[in-house]
Amino acid sequence: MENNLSRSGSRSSSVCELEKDLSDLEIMKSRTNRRNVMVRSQPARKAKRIRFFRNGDKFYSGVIIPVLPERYRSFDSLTADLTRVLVDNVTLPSGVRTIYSLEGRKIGKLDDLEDGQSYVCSGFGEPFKRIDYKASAVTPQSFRLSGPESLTDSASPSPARANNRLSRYLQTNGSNSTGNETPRISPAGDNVVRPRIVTIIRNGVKPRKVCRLLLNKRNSPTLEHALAAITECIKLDTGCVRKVFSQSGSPVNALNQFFEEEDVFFAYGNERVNQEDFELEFEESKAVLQCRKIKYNPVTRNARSGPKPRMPVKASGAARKKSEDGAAGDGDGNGDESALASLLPQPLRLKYSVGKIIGDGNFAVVRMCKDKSTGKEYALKVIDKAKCKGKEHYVEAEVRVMRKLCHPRIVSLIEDQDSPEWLFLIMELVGGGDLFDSIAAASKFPEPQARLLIAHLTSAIAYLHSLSIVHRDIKPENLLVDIGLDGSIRGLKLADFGLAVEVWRPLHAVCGTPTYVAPEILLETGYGLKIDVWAAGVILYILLCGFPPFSSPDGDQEKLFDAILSARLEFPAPHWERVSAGAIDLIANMLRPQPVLRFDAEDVLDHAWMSDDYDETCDFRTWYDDDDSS
Ligand SMILES: Nc1ncnc2c1ncn2[C@@H]1O[C@H](COP(=O)(O)OP(=O)(O)OP(=O)(O)O)[C@@H](O)[C@H]1O
Repeated sequence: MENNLSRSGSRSSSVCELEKDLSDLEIMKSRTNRRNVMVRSQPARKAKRIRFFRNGDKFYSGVIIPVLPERYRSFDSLTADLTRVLVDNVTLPSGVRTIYSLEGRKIGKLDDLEDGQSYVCSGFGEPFKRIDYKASAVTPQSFRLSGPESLTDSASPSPARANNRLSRYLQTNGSNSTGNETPRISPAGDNVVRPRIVTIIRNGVKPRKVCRLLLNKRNSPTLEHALAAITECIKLDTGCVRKVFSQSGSPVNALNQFFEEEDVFFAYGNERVNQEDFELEFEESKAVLQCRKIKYNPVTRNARSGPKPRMPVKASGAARKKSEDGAAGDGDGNGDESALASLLPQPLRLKYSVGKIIGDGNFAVVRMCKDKSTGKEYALKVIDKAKCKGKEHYVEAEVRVMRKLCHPRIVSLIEDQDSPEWLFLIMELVGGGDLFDSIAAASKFPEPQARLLIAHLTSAIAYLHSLSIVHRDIKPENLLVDIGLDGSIRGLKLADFGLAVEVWRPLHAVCGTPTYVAPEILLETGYGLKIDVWAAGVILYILLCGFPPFSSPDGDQEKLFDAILSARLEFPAPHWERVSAGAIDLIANMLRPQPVLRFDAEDVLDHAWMSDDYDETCDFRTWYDDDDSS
């Protein structure tokens, strides 16, 4: 047994050989010690890389999907996944019902699929159509922009074409090229640069990071600048971006190549370029498609018919109603402070005088209070323990989390005390009400104002996430605003940590507020920190147009959840006509359905639109002109 172990560890065996060694080992172990077998981890199995075509579609170059038993436990789960990816690209109304080999043999189980082979997906009741599917896989991409298929083609590159170009590159540069040779710098011709969003795939382990980047005259006056912008966008582990290839395999050595037909690029540091790099994995294809969908779908002027969606209704102050017969608050927001003061634990009663109600939620009433010795005002949150029955752990977590936090964009906890019935939190007072009311008053915000608010919110989220804390209830009602003397919003602070927890492993509790809930929470597949970025993306969308990205016309929650899960992000005219491409790009990256591809808080802060000198007036018009022509 030891021999087996050292053998497989010391030689450079293929994955198959290693698997065999390990399965031999497993059998031997299972004979001697069942418990050991239970705890031994499974050997990593290699994915079968399979290309799937659409039955009878000679223009669709197919999609490559890595098929792993861990990913697909049944044949049906594979067809369901294929349906999801294919319906975006080809006409397939009934979804994938049957899979055939290229010769027309029906495939009935996952084991029948062979690594490196191609198969054909057909819909309900469709007979197999015998055409030269592989010819479509090597069709040059020049027909790309002619219709919906264009999405497909760019998501699944033409490997043959890429390989030819790449071979030429490798012959010229040597296959062991370190890539240190920086591409020739060509100055921008006067008309070369126009605002354009490109998709950048960062070289690395698949599935690779897929980013979108807005190139314009500001960040890309020369090829050198464009490479610097790409470096900044993708954060290459190995330093600067030194080589960029288009999806068809052409090395990018002139600035104009970023502004021509192709808009998907692969970025490298000093690493070697391999032909397989130009094949996209399933997740990567989906991400690229998502980028394109966002680019092409949303910004048509008449994208959505019907009435403008409305903002959700603010959660009613349940606590306020309770206050009519309790001491925590009262119906008109004033009075009965003395009744509450008598409930305060003595140390608080001696130190603070209690004032009027300034807010309420489902579990608490919040009042003004004043430090008697300094005259400084604070917010006193009175949590009704009776309302938290069965959820005491949330209340404990709220206090525990708040005690840890110290950030200028997070409401700070000054002190806390509890009694058998109530929990009292003395907090920093933020005097301008909450963002929900500001949105209701303003309807929507100019971009610089939205940028400031999102910068404050995201820096609070980035701080929380650096401590592995997820807030889980980011929404306008929980963002308290600072109002200047002229009535303008000067900034915001994140409040209400009632659902916040530390994340050490994927969370599964379904919680939050429907309009802001991320798809992975609804899918119940486990979620983490990125749900806060999703919620912030929803808020940014609302700030810029006055209504949420996902809603249900009749207020039906199931339909709202369906809309969130469908991930169809739209930026309908006329509401989005005058919003910059950069803002749209940022929202699209914050609202990516796949958490792994979604921006994290730091990515948001690093986005070009977030910079103070971002000029939103320079790019929105061209963006629309682009889209109209496509
Ligand atoms: N520090 C503060 N300064 C000023 N106003 C505050 C402060 N904290 C809370 N508020 C106001 O009180 C309201 C309710 O507070 P909070 O959201 O913390 O209560 P909750 O019962 O925990 O809410 P939820 O129902 O969302 O759980 C807020 O929407 C806000 O208007």
